[in-house]
Amino acid sequence: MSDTTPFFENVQTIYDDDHSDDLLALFLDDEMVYSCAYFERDDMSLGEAQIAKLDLSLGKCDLSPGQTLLDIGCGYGACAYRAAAKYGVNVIGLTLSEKQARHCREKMKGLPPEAGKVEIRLAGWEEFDQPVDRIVSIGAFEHFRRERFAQFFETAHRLLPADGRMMLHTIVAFDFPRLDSLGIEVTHENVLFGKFIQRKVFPGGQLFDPRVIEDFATKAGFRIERAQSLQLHYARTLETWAANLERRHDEAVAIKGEQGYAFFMKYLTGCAAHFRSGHIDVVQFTMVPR
Ligand SMILES: C[S@@+](CC[C@H](N)C(=O)[O-])C[C@H]1O[C@@H](n2cnc3c(N)ncnc32)[C@H](O)[C@@H]1O
Repeated sequence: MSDTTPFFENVQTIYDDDHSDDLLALFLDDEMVYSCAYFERDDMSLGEAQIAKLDLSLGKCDLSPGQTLLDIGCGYGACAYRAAAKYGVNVIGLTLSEKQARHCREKMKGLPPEAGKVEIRLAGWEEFDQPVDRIVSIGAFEHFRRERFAQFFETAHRLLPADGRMMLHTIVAFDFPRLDSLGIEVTHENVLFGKFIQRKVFPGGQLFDPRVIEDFATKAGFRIERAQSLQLHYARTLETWAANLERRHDEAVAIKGEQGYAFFMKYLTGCAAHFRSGHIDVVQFTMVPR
């Protein structure tokens, strides 16, 4: 095995366990978008806010019909579908989850004939090497790991043309000096909760200060055109997910047991609180080759 084999096992633990997608379906929107929504208007439903997030993200990619868009970490396919159906681009979606890949391929059968083509690959960015016009990646970078950041940004830079662009959406955690300057205290509970998320909820996941991400991207030849924080949008997304799950308590218990339900509620409500308190943030970086 090469040392850049994608971390299939970590990701499949999250998405390919028995009934993991059944549980996610209880609290996510109908399109199963598993990342921060964008409540562009206050009265938006979760589903509307997820579509608004997809349009916010795809809008930053400056797409033209016929272009090829690489969606790194395509999840259950909502972004790839929308990009092909609304923006007329051809999409290659990458996921490390077998269930997600199957779900996506089924979903794409519903694309209208005039839409762009969508190809879903059970593969990581580490294995991908063909030119594309644009890259979008939403909520996947958290899985990539720091030892591969240089290679990730170099790969993205190499795949894109000189006038290409990448929209990278990821959760970030501020470093201690930054938290200090923001007047945000770090308690023992905050640290324990971070460990719980990293070890139990998203094994192998890592969060970094935005400056770390910008440094790696810049060194690989990108210019950061814009960095947009969606911090309170993620707090509201997580609170909505928690409320949805609470409403479907009995079904959740039937799937994962009372302990499994409590585990998910701890994760969702705890993360919401950490976005509200400012300990963590979620940022959309729009990057262009220099
Ligand atoms: C939290 S989900 C987000 C999915 C989707 N973008 C969304 O917003 O709903 C993370 C996704 O990243 C993918 N992923 C993680 N590591 C990856 C890698 N090295 N290459 C490609 N995809 C990866 C997972 O398979 C999963 O589809």
